[in-house]
Formats: sequence, C-alpha cells, structure tokens
Amino acid sequence: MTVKTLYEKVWQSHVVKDYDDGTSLLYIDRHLVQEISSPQAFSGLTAQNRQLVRPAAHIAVADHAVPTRNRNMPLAEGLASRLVGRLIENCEQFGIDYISMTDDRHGIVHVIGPELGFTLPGATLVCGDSHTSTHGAFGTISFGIGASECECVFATQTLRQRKQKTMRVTLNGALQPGVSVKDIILALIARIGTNGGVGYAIEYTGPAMATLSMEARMTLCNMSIEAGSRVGMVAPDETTFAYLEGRPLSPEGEAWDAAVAHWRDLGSDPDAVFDAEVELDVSGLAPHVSWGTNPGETSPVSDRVPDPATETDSAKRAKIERSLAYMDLKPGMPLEDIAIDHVFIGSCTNGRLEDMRSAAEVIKGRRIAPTVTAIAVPGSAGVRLQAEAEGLDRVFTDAGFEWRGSGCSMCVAVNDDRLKPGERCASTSNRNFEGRQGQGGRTHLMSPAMAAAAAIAGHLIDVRKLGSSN
Ligand SMILES: CC(C)[C@H](C(=O)O)[C@@H](O)C(=O)O
Ligand code: SF4
Repeated sequence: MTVKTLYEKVWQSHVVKDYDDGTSLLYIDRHLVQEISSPQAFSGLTAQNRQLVRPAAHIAVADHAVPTRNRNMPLAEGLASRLVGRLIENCEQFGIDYISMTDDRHGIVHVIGPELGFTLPGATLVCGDSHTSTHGAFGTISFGIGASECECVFATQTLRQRKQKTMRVTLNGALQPGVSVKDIILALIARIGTNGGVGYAIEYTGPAMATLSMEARMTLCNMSIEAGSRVGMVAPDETTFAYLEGRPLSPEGEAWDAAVAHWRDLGSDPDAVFDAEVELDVSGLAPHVSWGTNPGETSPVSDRVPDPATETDSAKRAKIERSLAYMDLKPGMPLEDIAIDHVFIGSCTNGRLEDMRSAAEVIKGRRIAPTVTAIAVPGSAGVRLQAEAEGLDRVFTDAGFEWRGSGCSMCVAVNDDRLKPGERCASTSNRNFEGRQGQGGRTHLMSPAMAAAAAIAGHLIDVRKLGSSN
C-alpha cells in the first residue's frame, strides 16, 4: 500500500473512472445550491428534459441577494425577488429541499452546510460558488464549480476533474492574544501571493493548526481560494467529531461510530509526500489589514502604506500604483491613520458565532465613532439565534451597530447593503476587489476583533492598543 495524503485518500475513494488524459470522473456526494449560480443549470436540465439522479444530495438556499432587514415582509419587486422566486420554482420542480429566508436553518451556503451536518469528512461537496473551499475544514474535498458543472452534478452526480497537486501548509507556534486565524490566512496570502496556490489542494497542519476550533479552520479553508487554491483541507480530528456529533444530518448510533472510525483514518500518512511545502510561524504574527485591491495586498497593521517607488519590478509597481489610486492612499502613511466610514462584520469567512463573540468582546461597553456606520450580519439564522441567546445583539446595538438577518450582505453588495462611491469599509469578508462592496467603495480586510476596534476608533488600529473596556 502506498502512502497517501488526505486529499489523495478522499479523491481515490470517489473515482468512478480514470481517463487517459489524466482527468477522472469523480462521484459527488453533496451539492449546495444558491440563487446566483443555479438558474442556468436548472434551465439546462429543463431544456434537455432531464431529472436529478439524487434529489436528496442537494440543498438550496438564497443567500446573496436576500435583504438583511424586514425579512417577514414579501420581497419588493427587483433582482432579489426574481432570483429567489426562480430558485423556489426550480426546487419545487426538481424536488430539492429549499431553505427559505425565514427558516431557522437559513444562512450563507458555507455557514449552513457544516451547521446542518450536510458537510461531512471524507466526502466530496461542490457548489457554484468559489468559497466552497470552506468545507474542506472537515476533511472534505469541496470546491467551487461553474454553471455547466452544476448541471452535470444535478443530472449525473459526477464531475470530470483533474487531480490537483498537493501543498502542505504547516502552521508552527501559537497565536498571541488579539491575533486570529484571519491574520494567519491574510499573512499567508501576502506571502505566497494570490496565485501561490493555483493548481494545488492545500492541507493545513502543524501545532498551531491542531488548537484551532472548527470555525477558525473554516475561516482558513474559506480563504484558500484567495491564494488561488480551489481546495483547502484539514484532517478530521476530535475537534471535528465533537462539532459534528448530533447535527441534524450527521449519522447517528452505529452509523456514527462507523463513520468516526473511517474518518480517523483519513489523515495524511506520516510519510506522505507533498508537491509543495510552506511553513509559517504564527507566534510573532501581528494583526493584518489589507491596503490594496486584492487579498495579497496586506500588511501588519503597524506598517505603512507601501511606496511603489521602492518596487523595482515595473509590473508590480504599476499594480501598487493602481491600488493606491483606487484606495486613495498616500505612499508611506501609517496604516493606522486610515479613517473609515463603515464597518461590516459578517460573511462566510467571519460571520460565525466565534466571530460575533470576538467582535462583541472588543465593543462591549463602548460606542462606535460618530463618523462610522456599522453592521453586524450573522452568517446564518443559527448564528443569529445563538448570539441573541448570549445577549450579543444587545452588545452590538448598545455600541451603535445595526444587528441584521443572515446572508452575504455587504460582502458582495448584491442586496441593498452596499458602500457608496468613495466610502471606506473595515470588513471581515474575504475580497477587496474594486467595487466589491459597492461601486467605487474601498475595502480593508481584517479580523472581526480588528474591524470592531476600527469601529470604535474610527480608523484602522491594532486591537491590542484598545485595551480592556471594562
Ligand atoms: C456569486 C458567487 C458565484 C460568488 C463566488 O463564486 O464566490 C460570490 O459568492 C463571491 O464571493 O464572489
Ligand atoms: S459571504 Fe461573500 S464570499 Fe461568501 S458566499 Fe457570500 S458573497 Fe461569496
């Protein structure tokens, strides 16, 4: 028996057929469906008069376009009502479980998959959404697919794919207080670049990794795609099993015991060889913020805005110049001098309970700066309800935040939550592309604690400088 990595084990157990060109037909266990990427796939099925081979393998939810306010009101005519209406019709026609906006299971696809126990170790899971890498935190091969691939999964429950190379990212040391997994992934992307992971399935491992909660692991795997990697994975361990036990769709009784026994064997063999190795010591890591227009344009918050004049590579220099022009930043200014207008705490990267807790801890007993508008948007109704049970909603609203209903919201500005041209936002989301949070809007990516600190200070600031509020 040859030694294998986690990725190779899960891959091999799903191969239906290997082709001569190096691709394989993979069995796909599960498929999450959202309103933006599915209409074309459903139309394709209808046009060819095809049915789903396994309707129970799919769950649908509208997360991108739905409003985060007034959720009990009918949707006003517009994009959201068209997209949601179409998804409901399609789910009825094809027999898919549709989770409505007012359902307690509602949320961003990548938040509810794990919450429901739909995401399981050793499985293959796809979604027409690039942040499907999130689910790899469970030792799942999960990746984003295009509309025609969604159609293929609906009709055949298989996909023809090329196996990725493997990259091991070893996280050494231990995080200091005030520093979080978001800082790890931002630092990693700054180091390897937004193309550094292209063609690789990343496995995160190492002493710092082992101590991370499932929610933190999801944040890590979520942003693998921002390093160019479609797949990010973590080997299942006791933390994974404890998270999944008792979830609505998790196996039960003897099936649970058998599943755990299988999942324990999924970890990479000790002698397994990876195509690429990256090591990161997280001990001295400072909180990071992005200053540019891709997630790799990120620095420790104590740094200054880079000066393009010091960059010798002309293409890189031009990119920095363009980023600074769009972001309206001056070379050499301290990052902490950047004043912000908005704060967004949410998204499939950092809209989970621990994120809400960590932001609430910073703002408790404080008020947001008078120049700032701030929203906290739980990634799911489950997160919202649990946060409310802990009184976190009051912590946010007492500080001047708005507390909203679940969805993608200001991460992508497909609904009404968006920046106006020229506005600047401290955001816990994953993408800072031009116009991402609204046309002409400017995004600085950071952790929930750092975004909370920015809300209080009115500008970017190292959360560790704020000290304790009470
Ligand atoms: C709308 C969707 C297809 C898109 C994605 O693929 O990721 C969105 O979720 C995003 O984050 O940009
Ligand atoms: S929260 Fe943002 S990144 Fe995640 S699925 Fe929604 S739009 Fe995409």
